[in-house]
Amino acid sequence: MKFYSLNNTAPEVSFDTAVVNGIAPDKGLYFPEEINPLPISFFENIESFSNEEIAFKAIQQFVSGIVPNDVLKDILKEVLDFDFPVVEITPNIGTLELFHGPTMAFKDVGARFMAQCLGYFSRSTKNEVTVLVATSGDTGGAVANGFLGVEGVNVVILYPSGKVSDIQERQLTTLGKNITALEVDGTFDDCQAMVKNAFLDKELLDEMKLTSANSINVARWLPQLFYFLFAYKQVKSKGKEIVFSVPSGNFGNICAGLVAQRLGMPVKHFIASTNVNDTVPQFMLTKEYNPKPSTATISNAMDVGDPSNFIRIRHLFKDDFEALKKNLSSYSFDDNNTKEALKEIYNISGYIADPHGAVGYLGLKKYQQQHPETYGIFLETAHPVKFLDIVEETLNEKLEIPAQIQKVMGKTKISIKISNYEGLKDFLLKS
Ligand SMILES: Cc1ncc(COP(=O)(O)O)c(C=O)c1O
Ligand SMILES: N[C@@H](CCOP(=O)(O)O)C(=O)O
Repeated sequence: MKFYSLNNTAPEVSFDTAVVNGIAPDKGLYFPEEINPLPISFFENIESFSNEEIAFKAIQQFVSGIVPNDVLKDILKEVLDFDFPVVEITPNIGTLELFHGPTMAFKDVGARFMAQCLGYFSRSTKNEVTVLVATSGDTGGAVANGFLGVEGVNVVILYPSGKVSDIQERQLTTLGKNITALEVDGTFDDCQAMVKNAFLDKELLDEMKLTSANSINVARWLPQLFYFLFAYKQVKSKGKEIVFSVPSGNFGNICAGLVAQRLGMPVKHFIASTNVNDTVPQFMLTKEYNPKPSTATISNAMDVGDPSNFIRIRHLFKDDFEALKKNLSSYSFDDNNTKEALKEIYNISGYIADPHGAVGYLGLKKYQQQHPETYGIFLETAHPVKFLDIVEETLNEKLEIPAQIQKVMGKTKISIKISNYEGLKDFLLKS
């Protein structure tokens, strides 16, 4: 399959080139030329397939001609070696836990898939590549873990100083080897803008091959569609119309969910739940897209003022606002709402959510006030322990620290401080 640039002025490319480029030379995001629906029988019989089989059927068309089927199967086996359970909260609400991977956030699948693909491509080219990644908290840790020790790949992570949780910071600053963390005096949006600028900087591009491991990269973005299929498999037998509420920041995850819907998965509606960084909820009210500087919140991984993937969502609906509205609602909640939701979820079910999942729960409840007949799933995108202070203080409960997190607790942070794009460029040219 070919991928084209959403800015429409760059050549179409194959999957491997789209992955190695990260974004197109005209700064557009890559998009698949087709999304071919899977057979109806696949969805009717989805319970009979393993997660690896589901993922293979879903992603094969996008990588065909580039990643042979046997290699793809091996990659998926490695990537999907943990569970994705839907846990019941109330009779018409479940939560899809996406935090059972090595860094305990939903980024692990995409990061590992992309790392494996790059590893496979570099076996034949032997070229070194520098992976740039901007993180508001979780992508950095997942990419660091997924790419650690991958030959021929150097990873440079940009994160906003003082705006990620202690555990998130340890996950992305303590691994060493081929991973470097740059601590940016700014917001996540500043980090993301620097990464995008680097792709246009001829001086840099003459010196090195750069790619991105954010969800702008198709190999990071597309595998996220698996989650929605895994959830569908588990709740289909309830016989109700299904809605997903997705805690959203850069909007890659929800966009992948919408691709799963295009593949034919029966879903009534998607809810993009955000914190006070409400660029998309405002767009859904006003039809005006006005990005703004991000505000720090307790659901920090969603502190994004200019979500990269919203353009892909608009493109999926051919920029038809009414068609988009039929499939997507978007609501914003503040930190007080989020803390109240953490308590409410705990009181009704004993379940300890994280602040991002709590925002997802709020969006779902708001939607279900008008649609009580639906079965709603909110995504638990990270383990609550990653936001230890907030969750323990809000619920007055002590959390157990899982083994994955204990591993980084005693390690020393190593980061390089930078304050602007020149700092990034200097670092890249000298390293
Ligand atoms: C825990 C958590 N929840 C939600 C999000 C938002 O996901 P997306 O950027 O795909 O909208 C992120 C970061 O991306 C995250 O780390
Ligand atoms: N919330 C993310 C922000 C970047 O999102 P991505 O999916 O585009 O990598 C984070 O945790 O870093």
